Amino acid sequence: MSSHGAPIPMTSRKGAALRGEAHVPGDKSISHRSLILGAMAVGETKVTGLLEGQDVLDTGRAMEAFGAEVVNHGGGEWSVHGVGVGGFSEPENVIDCGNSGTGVRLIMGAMATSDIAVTFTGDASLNGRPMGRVTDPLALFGTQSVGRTGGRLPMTIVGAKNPVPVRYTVPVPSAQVKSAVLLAGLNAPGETVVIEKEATRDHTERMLVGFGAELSVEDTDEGRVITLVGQPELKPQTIIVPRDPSSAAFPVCAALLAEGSDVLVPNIGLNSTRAGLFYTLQEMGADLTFENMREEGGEPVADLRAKYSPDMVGIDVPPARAASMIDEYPVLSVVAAFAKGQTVMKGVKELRVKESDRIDAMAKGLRAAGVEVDEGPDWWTVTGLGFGNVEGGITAESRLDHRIAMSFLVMGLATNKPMSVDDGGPIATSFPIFEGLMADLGASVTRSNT
Ligand SMILES: O=C(O)C1=C[C@@H](OP(=O)(O)O)[C@@H](O)[C@H](O)C1
Ligand SMILES: C=C(OP(=O)(O)O)C(=O)O
Repeated sequence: MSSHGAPIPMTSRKGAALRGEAHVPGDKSISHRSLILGAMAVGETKVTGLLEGQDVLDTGRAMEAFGAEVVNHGGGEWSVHGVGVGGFSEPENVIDCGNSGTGVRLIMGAMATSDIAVTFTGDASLNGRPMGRVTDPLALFGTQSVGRTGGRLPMTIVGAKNPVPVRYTVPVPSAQVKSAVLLAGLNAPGETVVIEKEATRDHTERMLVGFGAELSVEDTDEGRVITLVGQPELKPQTIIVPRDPSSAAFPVCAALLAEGSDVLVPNIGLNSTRAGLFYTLQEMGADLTFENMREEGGEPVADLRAKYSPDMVGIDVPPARAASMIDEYPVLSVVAAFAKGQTVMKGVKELRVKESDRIDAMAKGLRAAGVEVDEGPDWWTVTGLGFGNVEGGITAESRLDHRIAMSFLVMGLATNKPMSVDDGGPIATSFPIFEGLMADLGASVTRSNT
């Protein structure tokens, strides 16, 4: 089932070479944070290039329920009139975060140190995902929570009346958990310290500094130690959201796989905490180049040029790189199916608790399409068959997971027989223009009944 309405079966097939420019939408992680931090600042934050995907729209609606004013001015221009740290009012109704783990976990953190009680829910996918990873550290601030068995949504969070600052080492590599603790620390007096053993995406840290918070980061033997001074007055910002490398992954991989392709994907952020896929593809022998490398808003940015790459080989993906490409493993597994030899992906147990169990979802579809996949709790391998040798011709389950749906649709551009997914609806959570963008490049990705 689609998260919003009837399922949308979709099919892709081999056809013309992909050509042209792919202007992918704004970064999902930065878009959520723009709205949440905008709501916690005093005054008006302006956002250009916001991702208008369902996940982010749900976060915007939630911020309104807490008392912020969120206005869509059209053309990707948004503004948020914030209520200040500690200024959230209690929503009158349940907060529905739809399909979004980032949305619900960051918002739980943002409200956890205010004297309000909030009930959160989501779709069937989100309601199956673990929330204990966030409510455990929030309890240290004095926050209470009651959810379903196993720490699942729906869940009510009772914010701490007299929060105390915390020192917390994040037990799993998760930017969502790190961010929830930092956002909770905003309304606790004194210093909140978060330690991560493996670096994860650092947008919250960068943006908190941009909004005027006192935050420092130190690399130590313990890991990355982030120290935040609580109860700042956050100052409204003007934010230009860079284009999302996780969305860029789909047209990039499509171009590598579809014969004769040459696609430019402009203005993609290459922050080292996000760019792991592109380096991995280069190591596999992809004809992928970074053009016009520059700095924008303190971040490295480049135009990615991807060309058909029929001679890619399987590699061992360094586990240390996992956090910087965690959302890209599904589409990497598709590329691996066409490479020669085995691709080994280790240290990736987080893939099992995303919108779906992504190892299981990809393994089932790839095997049905004729590709050998082996797996364990935190690793999987794909044995590539080489170009022209991947059969396809199946309908894969999307499992309410946008990245699974898009990965199988990219795969169908190079399999011998078309590939279908039972529901392309979830694609709208992160990449609402996917279908049109792929069509503009010349790819045959269509709704199955059209
Ligand atoms: O903080 C974020 O914006 C995100 C963090 C990652 O999740 P985890 O923190 O669960 O690894 C990632 O998968 C998600 O798409 C976005
Ligand atoms: C894991 C993802 O998102 P979230 O955790 O926000 O649902 C994703 O976009 O791939």
